[in-house]
Amino acid sequence: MSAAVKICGLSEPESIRAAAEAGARYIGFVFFAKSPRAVTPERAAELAEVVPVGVARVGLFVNPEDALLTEVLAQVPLDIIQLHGTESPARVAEVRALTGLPVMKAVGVAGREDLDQLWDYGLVADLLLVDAKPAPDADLPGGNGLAFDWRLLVGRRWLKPWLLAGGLTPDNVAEAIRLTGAQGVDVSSGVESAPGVKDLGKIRAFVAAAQS
Ligand SMILES: O=C(O)c1ccccc1N[C@@H]1O[C@H](COP(=O)(O)O)[C@@H](O)[C@H]1O
Repeated sequence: MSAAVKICGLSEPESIRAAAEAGARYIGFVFFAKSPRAVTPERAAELAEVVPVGVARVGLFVNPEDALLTEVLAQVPLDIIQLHGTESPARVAEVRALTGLPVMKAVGVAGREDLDQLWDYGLVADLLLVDAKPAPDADLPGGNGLAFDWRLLVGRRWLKPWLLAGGLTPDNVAEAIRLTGAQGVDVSSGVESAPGVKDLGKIRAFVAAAQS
């Protein structure tokens, strides 16, 4: 079975259409003000209408307060909540209960010692996202185009389905899937021409390579 693809940080209808037509299974909207890919709830509500049935609308949040989740969900029909901050397993369970939606929890990996928490999060999250751990002084906790040593994941299994992220591009995604056995992949900066500017050709090439 080919890997499920998530294209994250979409802010234009054209890039949503290109991703969906190419075969992406998840479309990500970023609700984190510091990101160059951030969208307002109003804009996300417009964009959500462009997403075809069968493609999941994922809302990306970083350590969100309940009020932000409630505000966004009052306007945007999301299917999945992505938590990309330092949310604890208990907070993941709270967000699930508050929103009534499946939660995908991102975990940053730099070394073997980071992998154990994926077991803990697998007990409470619906999906896991294995991303590169950002540098301590990074402005963003993800979306940095930073990869990690994929060999760390060889032979690893967790309790929930998982996606691989971090520095993936049309050129390296097939090898990343082959090496890790990832069930899905998530990309943001690897399909851009500049931070926050999606490149339709790169989106199509990424999905094709991931599914090859
Ligand atoms: O994309 C962002 O701007 C972003 C901001 C804050 C947290 C996560 C973010 N993106 C996620 O980061 C990973 C990897 O991105 P990249 O392909 O290395 O650029 C991916 O899961 C995005 O969903």
